[in-house]
Amino acid sequence: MNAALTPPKLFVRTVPLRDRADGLVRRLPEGAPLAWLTGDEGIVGWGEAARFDPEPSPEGTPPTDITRFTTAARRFTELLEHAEVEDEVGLPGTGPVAFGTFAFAPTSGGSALIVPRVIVGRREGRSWLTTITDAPGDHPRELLWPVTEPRPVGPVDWRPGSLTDTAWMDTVASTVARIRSGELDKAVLARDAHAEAHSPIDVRVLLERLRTRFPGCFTFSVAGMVGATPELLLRLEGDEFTSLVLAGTRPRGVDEEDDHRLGREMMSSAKDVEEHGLAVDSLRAAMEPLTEELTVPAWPHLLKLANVQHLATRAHARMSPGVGALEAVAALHPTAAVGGTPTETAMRLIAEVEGMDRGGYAGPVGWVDGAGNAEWGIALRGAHVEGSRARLYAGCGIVAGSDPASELAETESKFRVMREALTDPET
Ligand SMILES: C=C(O[C@H]1C=CC=C(C(=O)O)[C@@H]1O)C(=O)O
Repeated sequence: MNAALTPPKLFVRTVPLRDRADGLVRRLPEGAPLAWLTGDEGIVGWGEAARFDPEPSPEGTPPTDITRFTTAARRFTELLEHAEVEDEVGLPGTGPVAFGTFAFAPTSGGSALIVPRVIVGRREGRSWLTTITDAPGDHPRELLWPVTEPRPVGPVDWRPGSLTDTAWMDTVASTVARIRSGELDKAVLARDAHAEAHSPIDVRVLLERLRTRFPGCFTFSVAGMVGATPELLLRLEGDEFTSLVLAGTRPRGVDEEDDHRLGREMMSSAKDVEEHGLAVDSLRAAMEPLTEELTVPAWPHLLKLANVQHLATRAHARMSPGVGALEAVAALHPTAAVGGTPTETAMRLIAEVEGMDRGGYAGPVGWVDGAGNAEWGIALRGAHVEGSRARLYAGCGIVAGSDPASELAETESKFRVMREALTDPET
């Protein structure tokens, strides 16, 4: 899709699958799998009928620049205008679908929008197969060839990331000082870690481990970004908009009583409620101009995951007519769950102090279909996987009351998602 001035004409056909498409990951051939899964449901895809890799914007571009989103949205619209679609199922995720990942910062590379050759999906117990070809009548009804068994990862060597633990805690401390001096209210600071296996990592094995360990999260794989994020940037079904804002984290307790205590403590902590409130405010500010009837609960609830618990707020709205999914994604990114407040000051501080390029970490990841339905998460609890290497990322919201050692411990709990996915069970 990149070089061509006229987008290719695509022939898209979706048919129901009579089998239950059990084990969507089991359908995937090895190599560059595309996936968006919640437990047993979701969509997986492979091959590339069309692909668009937005160029990074030049250095010096304001951090809130949205060119990567607008060019991708335009390319997908052009592609749809030229597509011939036969859809016998008609659910969100059927017909033409583009999987996407967008870099956190406009000047970073790694953004991609990919329309696969084959998609297998499952939703509310209904399964389907979508094939996307360059010629009419080329659609085999059964395109589900046998695939190889996913390979275990094998031994992994771990290396620290860009900053040592001490240097990262110093960065948190100086950020707290800048927040207390009034320069900004909140910044989300992240760190990285490296894993190197002895042979290429089979992403399918990571997907299977992530979706079973985190059935309530969104397990994703798009252009190397792999993870299981709990944070839903937006879901669009028709004009119905939903978002799940997360900010504020505690570990899980050693037993039920301890777990409740930690949850209650977070619910009544002024520091965590403030950190969460800023993330909710950023969602409200982004979505108010684009929606009608935006409802946001006054108080967060607790979301418990296998590794941590979060303060969570679910927002609903009706999207205003004519607003596309990628337009809304561009407006929402970066929420103060991954950027900070004020947004631009926080983005500049992040670029100045983190000492690394976030790439797709904390950027939007998800899919959009030809009817405008979409699900986009924030690429958290993940890694960029390439060949035998994985670069893991984890971050935390820093506010005036943050303590560097606790924040470091929090990044370790968040790293666990991918550390465990990359670790084979003992046999
Ligand atoms: C930035 C991350 O988490 C965000 C989402 C939920 C809770 C967060 C927190 O409590 O700091 C972060 O805002 C991450 O996982 O790397």
